[in-house]
Amino acid sequence: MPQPTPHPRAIADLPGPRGLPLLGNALQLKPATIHLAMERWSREYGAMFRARIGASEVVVLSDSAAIMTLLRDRPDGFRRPAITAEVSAELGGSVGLFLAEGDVWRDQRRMVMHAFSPTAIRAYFDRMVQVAQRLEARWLAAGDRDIDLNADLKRYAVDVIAGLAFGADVNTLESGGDSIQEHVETVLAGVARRSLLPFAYWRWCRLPADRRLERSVRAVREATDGFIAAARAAMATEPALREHPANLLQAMLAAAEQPGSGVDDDAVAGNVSTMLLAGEDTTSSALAWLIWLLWQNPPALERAQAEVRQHARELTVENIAALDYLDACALEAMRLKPPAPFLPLQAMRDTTVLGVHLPKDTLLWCVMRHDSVGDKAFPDPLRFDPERWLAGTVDKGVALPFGAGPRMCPGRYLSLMELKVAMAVLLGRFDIAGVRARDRSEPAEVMGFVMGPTPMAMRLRPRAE
Ligand code: HEM
Repeated sequence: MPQPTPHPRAIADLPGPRGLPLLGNALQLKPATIHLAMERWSREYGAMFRARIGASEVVVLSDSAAIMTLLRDRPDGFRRPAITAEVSAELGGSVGLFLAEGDVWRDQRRMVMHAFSPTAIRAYFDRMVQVAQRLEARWLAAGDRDIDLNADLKRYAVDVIAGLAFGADVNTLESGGDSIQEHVETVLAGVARRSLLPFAYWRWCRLPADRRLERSVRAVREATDGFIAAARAAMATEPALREHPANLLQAMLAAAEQPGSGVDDDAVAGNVSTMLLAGEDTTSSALAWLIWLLWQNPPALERAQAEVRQHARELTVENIAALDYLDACALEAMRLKPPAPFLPLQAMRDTTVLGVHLPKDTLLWCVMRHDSVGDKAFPDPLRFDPERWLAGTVDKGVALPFGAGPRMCPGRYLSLMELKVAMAVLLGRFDIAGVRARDRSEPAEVMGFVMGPTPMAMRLRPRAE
């Protein structure tokens, strides 16, 4: 006889931290460490609990199998929370791939995936090497002085993405001062902060931080318009670029000209800023953590150095692709220090998750670093052990640094290549003399748009060839 389906529980039945009237748990959460609080509560309250930030109730989920099911059920079952798109629209942002939903997302995704394919990234490889060589020159010029590691890695990431996606040589590595990278930084931090605040105070009163944010939004917009104008001019001079675009921006402009493409000028502008924003902090944070973890684990550092020095004396696509141990180091670093430790979602329809009924519009936070640092899937889970990725026994559904399902990060191939090229320069051309946090014994995790380390200083000794 079929068993009666158990009646699903309601959100109100879920456990969770006690909060205050009106504010909920807002005072227990600081934006910079919100991921740590969610991870701590996941350990305390289990795979699914509820919390409240101001008026918004949030269901927090840390079971990797359930998370995978939700991530795969997009764009129809779940979306990114509407609040992030609202905050961005309020700042005058156009919708790019990260914030697009439904059919608009489908049209944009097709276009972007094409431009980020392994073949397209390979075609850009020499430009990436050129940017990495500027990084090398900058580090050589530092002599035995401290290198501002976080800032230099951000410059590297911005220069790579601007070159790849827009064919623009922004060269923040060699220019000082008010660079686009600093404005991107301010916008990322500002949007992340506003998306998490319990009240939209800036609609009534703007603080200096809000004025700074608006200035940076204008600066990013101007840079975006400049990239678009340059790409249009190149395409006017060389019409063949419509058929064979040289970069993502030209591909988008060509697509926007096609009737029925679903892509218009606004979407092009939205994706230019999306790529700048999505491509900077993510890759630079992953790199910074990787360097720190290698410095903390001398045997792994030695092995990575030996691999680079043996196989990648010359920076070619083939040599970089052969750096398997470095690949494993990158995956292990992102397992322990994921740039995106949680992914917020919103239900598009009534649904049931782990036996709990979630009405349409429920906000869900997927805690990505829970099972990935549990001992069920990873023995001795807190140890930095790149070897585990080489054995081929890792369950790839548990550590998901790039998300999963149809909205999985389209920049994953680019960023892994970018990481390895920068590491090949660092480990091949220098010996590391020291890496330290600037103002504490070891770097702390700070959540902005992504989770990165507090500022770090690095000292290098050039290797005599
Ligand atoms: C180590 C580097 C990176 C990490 C860890 C990372 C991580 C992520 C994650 C977790 C997501 C959400 C996936 C999901 O919802 O399932 C995402 C989405 C996205 N990423 Fe990345 N990312 C990285 C680099 C990049 C780069 C270099 C670019 C491009 C320039 C990029 C562009 C995007 C875009 C456009 C989306 C939205 C995709 C969509 O909604 O369809 N990312 N990334």
